Amino acid sequence: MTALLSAEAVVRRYGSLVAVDRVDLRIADGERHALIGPNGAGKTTLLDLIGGATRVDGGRIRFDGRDVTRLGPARRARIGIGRIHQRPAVWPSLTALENVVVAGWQQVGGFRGVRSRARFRSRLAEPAAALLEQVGLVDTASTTAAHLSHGQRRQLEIAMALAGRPRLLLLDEPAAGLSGVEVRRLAGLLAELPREVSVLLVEHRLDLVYALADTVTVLHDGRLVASGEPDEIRHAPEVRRAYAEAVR
Ligand SMILES: Nc1ncnc2c1ncn2[C@@H]1O[C@H](COP(=O)(O)OP(=O)(O)OP(=O)(O)O)[C@@H](O)[C@H]1O
Repeated sequence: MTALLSAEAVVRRYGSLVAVDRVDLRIADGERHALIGPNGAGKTTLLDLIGGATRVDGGRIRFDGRDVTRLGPARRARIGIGRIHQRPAVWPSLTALENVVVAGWQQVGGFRGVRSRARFRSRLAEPAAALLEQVGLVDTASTTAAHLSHGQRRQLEIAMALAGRPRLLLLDEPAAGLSGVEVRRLAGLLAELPREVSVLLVEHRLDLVYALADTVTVLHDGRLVASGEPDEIRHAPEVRRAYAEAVR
């Protein structure tokens, strides 16, 4: 099967440190793929390389049959790579609905796409309201993002990413800083995402990872140490070793 995304032998160095060391990663259409590993393993760096926030020092990245290695993050977002950050990136002074409208703006062709009020409603405002409903924020549509809780901002950021109609959603520690109830809400929301959207999830909460992922890839010191189905990974000795070494 052809992969939606393939990273081939990608490398990223910071001085003498090799943060990502010849890592291969393939994500199929509709797949939920999790990236785990101890602190400093290179997970966020690999996500940045795939999203285009950071350039590779070696290797190649293909998305949907196209070489995107040299494209910047905005171009990659336009062709379908969406991103959720460790700290929710929302406009604090805009309402939840306005945040999603702005996030969907480019996908409908900007000014040309929404010249009349009716078109603004049908192409931007109504889909944005539907996305807020999908992420469980319908009651806070007119609340400014600054007044949302951290968990609600996380939900909002997911709605904003979906407004860009991604084929691949990169999620960087979405459960970080959430309460138990919020983590359960997030897990439900991610489980309900349509399969037209593939997911690459970086997450320390292994319960969330094992509940969602079809495939788990483990990084340690920038290198890929294992990749497979959750059950294989859970019991793989090299994975236990990587975590044990990291806490020493
Ligand atoms: N901009 C940077 N400049 C220098 N070193 C960096 C930079 N970004 C990351 N690193 C280093 O690269 C390595 C990998 O970092 P990265 O953030 O990708 O790890 P991680 O697996 O996401 O860790 P965590 O789970 O703690 O978020 C670390 O040693 C980190 O200090």
